[in-house]
Amino acid sequence: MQINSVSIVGGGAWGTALAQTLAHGGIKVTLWAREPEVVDDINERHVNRTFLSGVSLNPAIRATTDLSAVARADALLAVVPAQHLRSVMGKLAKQLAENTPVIICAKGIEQATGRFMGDVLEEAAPQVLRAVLSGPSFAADVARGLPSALTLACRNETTGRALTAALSSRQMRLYWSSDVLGAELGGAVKNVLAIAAGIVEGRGLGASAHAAIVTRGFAELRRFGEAMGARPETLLGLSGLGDLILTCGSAQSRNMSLGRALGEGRSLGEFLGARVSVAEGVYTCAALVRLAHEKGVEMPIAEAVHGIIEGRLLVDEAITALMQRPLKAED
Ligand SMILES: NC(=O)C1=CN([C@@H]2O[C@H](COP(=O)(O)OP(=O)(O)OC[C@H]3O[C@@H](n4cnc5c(N)ncnc54)[C@H](O)[C@@H]3O)[C@@H](O)[C@H]2O)C=CC1
Ligand SMILES: O=C(CO)COP(=O)(O)O
Repeated sequence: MQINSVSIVGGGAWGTALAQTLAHGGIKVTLWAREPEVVDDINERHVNRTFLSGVSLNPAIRATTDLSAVARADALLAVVPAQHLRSVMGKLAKQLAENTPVIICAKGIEQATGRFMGDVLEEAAPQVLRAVLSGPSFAADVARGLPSALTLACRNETTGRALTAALSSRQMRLYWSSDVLGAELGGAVKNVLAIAAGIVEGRGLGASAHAAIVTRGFAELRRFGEAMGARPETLLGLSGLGDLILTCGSAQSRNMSLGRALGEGRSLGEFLGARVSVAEGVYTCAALVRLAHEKGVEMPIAEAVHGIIEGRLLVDEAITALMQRPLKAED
C-alpha cells in the first residue's frame, strides 16, 4: 500500500500535531477544520493559535473548511473529539471510497450509545478499513518533533503493517497490533482515570496516594478491558499502561488538569468555560460506568469520577468512600 497523501479530519491540537509530523515526513497533508480562523491561520501564517499555539507549522500543510476536499486521500485520520466523530464521519461517508484506511485518533466512548469509536465509524462509514492510532503522545511534544512511540491497531495485518511503515518517522515510532478494541479502550479509559489522578494532586494528597490511584486505576482498566475482550498485552502496552502513565503524570494533560482544578475546589463549569480544548474523560465517564455495570466489572475510581462530574459527590466524600471500601485481595 502506497501512502503519499493523508487527510486529517479535525484541526484541534492533535490533528495539527499529526499534520505536522506527517508533512515533515514528506506526506501531502490536507487538514479539515471547522473553524475558518484555524484554516486561515494554518494556510496564511502556518500556525494554529486557537488549539496549538507556539508551534511553527510546515508550510506544506493545506487546511480547508470543505469536508469534500478531504475525501480523496490514500488514508484518512479521524481526529475530531469522540462525541462528534459520528456526525462528522457521517457527513463524509458517501464520498469515501471502498477500503479507504480510516485511522481513529480520538479517545473516548460515545456517551449516548456506549459505543467505542471503531463501532461508531463502522456504523457511519461501513465501507472503510478501520484502524486506531493511540498511545502516550501530547500534541505539543509531537508537533515539536520530540520522540514518541504509539500503537497502530488494524485487524488486517497487511494494511496494519503498511500503515505502520508509512506513518512512522524518525520522531514517531509506531508498533502494529491487530487488537483494535484494546488499543482504543486504553485511550478512552485513561482519560477518566487521569481526572482522578488530578484530583489527588489538586487536593494535596501526596505522592503515595498518586501512585496508589494510578495503580488501582490500572487494575480497573485491565479488568474492564479483559471483560470487553481486549488482549492483556495491549492493555499493558503503549495504548494502555503507557498512556495512563503519561496522562496521570503530567500537567500537560487536559484531563489531569481538570482533575487538579476539581481537587483544588474549582467547579467543572469554571474549568470548561475557560478553555476551548476538550477533556474527553468528562464525556466518557458516564458511558464507561454504564458499560462496566453491564459487564459486572467493579470500577470504583471511575464511578467516583463520574459522581463528582455529575455533581452527586463531593471530592472529600469520594476519597472517604474509596478508602473505606471493604478490604479485599489485590487483583
Ligand atoms: N491533544 C492531545 O495531546 C491529544 C488528543 N487526542 C485526542 O484527539 C481528539 C481531539 O482532541 P484535540 O485535537 O486535542 O482537540 P482540541 O481540544 O485541541 O480542540 C477541540 C476540537 O474539537 C473540535 N470541535 C468542537 N466542537 C465540535 C463539533 N461540534 N464538531 C466537530 N468538532 C468539534 C474543534 O474544532 C477542535 O478541533 C480527542 O479525542 C483527544 O482525546 C489524542 C492524543 C493526543
Ligand atoms: O491523550 C493524550 C496523551 O496521550 C492527551 O491527554 P489529554 O487529553 O488529557 O490532554
